[in-house]
Amino acid sequence: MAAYLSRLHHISLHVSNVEKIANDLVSKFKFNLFATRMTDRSRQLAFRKGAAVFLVSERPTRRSPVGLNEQPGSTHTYPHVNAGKTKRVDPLRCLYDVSPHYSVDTVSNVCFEVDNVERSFEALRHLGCNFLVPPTTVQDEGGVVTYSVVKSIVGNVCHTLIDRTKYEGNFLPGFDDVGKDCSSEEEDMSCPITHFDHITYACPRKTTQQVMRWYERLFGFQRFFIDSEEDVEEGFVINQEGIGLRLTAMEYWKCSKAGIVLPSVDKKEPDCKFVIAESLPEQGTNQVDTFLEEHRAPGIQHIGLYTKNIVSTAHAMAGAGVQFFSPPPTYYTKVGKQQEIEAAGHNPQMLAQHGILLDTDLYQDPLSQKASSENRRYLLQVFTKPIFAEDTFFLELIERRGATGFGEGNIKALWRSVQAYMENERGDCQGERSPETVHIAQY
Ligand SMILES: O=C(O)C(=O)Cc1ccc(O)cc1
Ligand SMILES: [Fe+2]
Repeated sequence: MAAYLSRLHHISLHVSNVEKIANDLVSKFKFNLFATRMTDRSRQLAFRKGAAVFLVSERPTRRSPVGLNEQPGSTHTYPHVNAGKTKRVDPLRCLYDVSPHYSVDTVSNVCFEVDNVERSFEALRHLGCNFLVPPTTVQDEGGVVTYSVVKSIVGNVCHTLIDRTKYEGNFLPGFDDVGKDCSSEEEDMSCPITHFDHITYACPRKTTQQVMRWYERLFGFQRFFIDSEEDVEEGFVINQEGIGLRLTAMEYWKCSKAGIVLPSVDKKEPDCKFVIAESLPEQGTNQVDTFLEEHRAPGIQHIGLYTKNIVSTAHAMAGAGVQFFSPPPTYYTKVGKQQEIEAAGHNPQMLAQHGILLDTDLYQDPLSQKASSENRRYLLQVFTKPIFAEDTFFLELIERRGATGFGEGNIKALWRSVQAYMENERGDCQGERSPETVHIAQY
């Protein structure tokens, strides 16, 4: 039996320069720092915007001492941590995660809440899962939390499974609250990000099926068809001039919080979707392969932040220094695009200013035959430029007006806008990069 997930709790970033990312998250992306854990061996900071929570942990570098997670035989005592009958962990290094010795900045843990960590652990172990941290209890004055860390089959991605139903604190035991959550009303109005919409993995060719089966078998994920014509085995394939991409998506459902929900309102609600991106052969250098090279393993390529107003969010972020990818200017002047944007109630110039893309999904209501405006659904998206030093991880803003999937037009335009940037960057850098800085694929 699969271990069903209650909901996404947070996503972990492991970075060498915590100050830089902390600054960017607060001043550019308008997240609020709300909890910290500072020890002499580790710094972990939690940021929130709506229900979207990032936990930023300092990544051990060559100069810093080796993490004990990777050193069997060493144990540490910590008054609040009880690894109990199970194995050693190093609570001093990185709580609620493993502290990877990773050579580049990375987003490598998607933490889910579950009902019962022990039960999930047993079920997953039975299915052959590899655990990096066995069920471990942590407590402070706010209560008790149990967690465990499982390794996924996607590169360095791990999943922390956590039960915080017996915890009343702001974040997690071991973390100190930082002031109060202090986003101003004005900021929430101009930047209404509410949650994580989707997580996109970059994977090597021909691995999608394996990844999908893993998530289906272990966590009960289900296939989400991106396109009505999509082939079950092949996924959604775009193979044309300049684009060679295979996308496959999965979803799971949030469970209601235990104990407070009546059966009548206990309706299934999808949580964050997972998208798997593979490049197709013979399309030359592309963003998926570049991620695999520079990240040195498959992993999380981007995260979609859901916003209720993409225009004001992009505007506020751009004003604070966020750089977005833009499609070619002809995108907004193509025959029909202007009308399409206006029909959606937007101004083409405003979208063009920050490179926001719009897709229309002509949804055919089974009860109605006419393609009237009532059954037009829209999807608006924009990608930021990579946020680490390498061309790896980036963020996306996404606003859904009825559309639940990913539009073909947007996917093509997003792909092309990233391609154009990479080709330019590559052109600009020709001859500048010394041979030592050329990354070699090691996956
Ligand atoms: O459309 C989206 O938001 C996706 O997540 C699809 C996607 C995935 C990977 C790319 O390099 C470009 C587009
Ligand atoms: Fe996306």
